[in-house]
Amino acid sequence: MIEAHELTKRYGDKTAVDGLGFVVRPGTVTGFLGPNGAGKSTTMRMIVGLDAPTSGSVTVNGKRYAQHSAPLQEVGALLEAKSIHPGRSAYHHINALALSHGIPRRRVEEVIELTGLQSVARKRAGAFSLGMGQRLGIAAALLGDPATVMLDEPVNGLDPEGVLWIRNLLTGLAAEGRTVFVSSHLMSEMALVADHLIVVGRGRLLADTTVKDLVRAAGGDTVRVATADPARLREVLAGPGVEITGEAGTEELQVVGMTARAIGYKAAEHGIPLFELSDRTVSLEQAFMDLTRDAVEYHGTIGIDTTGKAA
Ligand SMILES: Nc1ncnc2c1ncn2[C@@H]1O[C@H](COP(=O)(O)OP(=O)(O)OP(=O)(O)O)[C@@H](O)[C@H]1O
Repeated sequence: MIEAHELTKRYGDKTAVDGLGFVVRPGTVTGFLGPNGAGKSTTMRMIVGLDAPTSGSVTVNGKRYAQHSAPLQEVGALLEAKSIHPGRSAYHHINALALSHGIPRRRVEEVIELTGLQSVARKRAGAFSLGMGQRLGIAAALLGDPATVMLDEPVNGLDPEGVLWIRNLLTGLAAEGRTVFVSSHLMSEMALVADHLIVVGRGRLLADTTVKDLVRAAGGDTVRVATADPARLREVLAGPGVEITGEAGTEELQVVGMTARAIGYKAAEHGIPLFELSDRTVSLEQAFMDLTRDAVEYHGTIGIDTTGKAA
């Protein structure tokens, strides 16, 4: 479990993290999302004590990282900046970490196998591809068999097989009851792997929600329906929890609170012909862009609207 309370980090007059409060719970994968420069890496560095908060606090399993007597066994982290000696082999690197943290040698073999590095374990880490480097970082993170696993952009540089491997690894770690906190810019990947999301923008909390609720809030459960008699259709669909909108003079209505199937049945029951009946699907990417539009620090020169088209 990770708990942040009023967590703030300033670098000079730049506030990278601004009063963040959230809880990352065990047994699920929690995605950490935000535009570039939103403060994700800074937050993750503070979680593992690589940066000190200017104010506020963050704890892992109830204690600050530095207060744990065996921190590697509490939280395993893969952060962006890697500090692997390029001349060392993967095996040597993991083994040195294990030796300095009192972790048995058999665990070294285990994590090398778990991360699929057996065939390259004796090669120089400096010659590793980006994907192999990521696997090595993950092997180091899992070495202490930690209850909390935190990975910053783990799919970065991985090929499709590697992406699938990470997906299964993360869901597997969560199924074992671990706390899994993972940042990524790949929304489609997050939609597949994360149950819960913490979204930040300009260092502040924008959302602490489930993937489902975020998509729903962006209009993901709206059904579009077209008919020659929208006024009558409105009447027959009206009911508790049903919200119907539509511009005057058009044949189209947007319905929230009823499935397309239920609308179809209701219209048929009342003999109202429909021309169109479709779920409006909103991707996590669109929902994310809606949510963070005002918090994006670095805009490109071509605007992107939420349908993904250049504006
Ligand atoms: N050591 C530092 N000194 C000064 N400013 C910093 C430092 N580290 C981060 N920042 C600034 O703090 C802000 C948050 O940066 P951070 O790297 O935490 O964001 P991020 O969400 O991880 O971004 P990205 O998605 O691009 O990795 C940025 O504006 C960044 O320039």
